[in-house]
Amino acid sequence: MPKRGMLIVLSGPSGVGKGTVRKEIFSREDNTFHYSVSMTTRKKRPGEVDGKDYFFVSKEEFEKEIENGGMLEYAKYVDNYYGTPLKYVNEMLDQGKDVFLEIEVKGAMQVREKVPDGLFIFLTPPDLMELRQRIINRGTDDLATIDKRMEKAVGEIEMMQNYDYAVVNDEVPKAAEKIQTIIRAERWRVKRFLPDYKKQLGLDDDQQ
Ligand SMILES: Nc1nc2c(ncn2[C@@H]2O[C@H](COP(=O)(O)OP(=O)(O)O)[C@@H](O)[C@H]2O)c(=O)[nH]1
Ligand SMILES: Nc1ncnc2c1ncn2[C@@H]1O[C@H](COP(=O)(O)OP(=O)(O)O)[C@@H](O)[C@H]1O
Repeated sequence: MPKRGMLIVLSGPSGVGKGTVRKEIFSREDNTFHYSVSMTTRKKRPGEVDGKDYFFVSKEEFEKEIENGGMLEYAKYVDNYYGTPLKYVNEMLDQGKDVFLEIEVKGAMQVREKVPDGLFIFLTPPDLMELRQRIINRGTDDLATIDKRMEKAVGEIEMMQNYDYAVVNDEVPKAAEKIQTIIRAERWRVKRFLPDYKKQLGLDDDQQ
């Protein structure tokens, strides 16, 4: 059986640039990660593709998935559900592939409970005014929603301490580079040290 893949979780406040940085990482030729497409009840934005950006479903369909135990994690965010379908993540990890999640902080903490050996990276804005400006520039929210997102952002940024790493999204290529470096370093660390620990603990590969 192949070694289980690594689960990488990129999180942070809405509007910080998670989607932008993730797309930058995935556009690079050397990308080997598998993106887990989330499920949501929010409306499709112009240009978004069902099954690529999100699986767009109704509230009833989403709640049925939750009931059936089909979600690795989920959260209600500004009146909509967002969640990670469990099946794809498990299948990829079992095949030894590295899976990349881009999710908000409540969901990330649920994943932390379930997959403690995942790699948790927090993307943070240079400052709050810049975050507000980015949400305004994106042009997808009215002023009331922007205020709701900003209120939430303060609490979300406090969650930074629960992550393995924090990366400032000042410039997109730089932030993408830092995240790739962290993942490479973590991979190397696990590859380099895990066999030693296993030997010391008298475990063979299959027992871990
Ligand atoms: N918990 C959780 N959050 C998600 C998931 N997919 C997306 N999100 C987050 O939900 C929030 C709102 O997403 P969205 O409406 O697409 O806005 P955007 O990501 O800010 O463009 C963002 O912080 C997303 O990262 C998911 O599967 N689970
Ligand atoms: N480093 C950056 N500098 C300036 N603008 C950025 C940067 N990263 C992202 N943005 C812009 O900020 C807005 C929010 O980015 P997005 O990726 O949708 O955030 P998130 O997925 O975290 O909600 C978008 O308009 C995006 O183009």
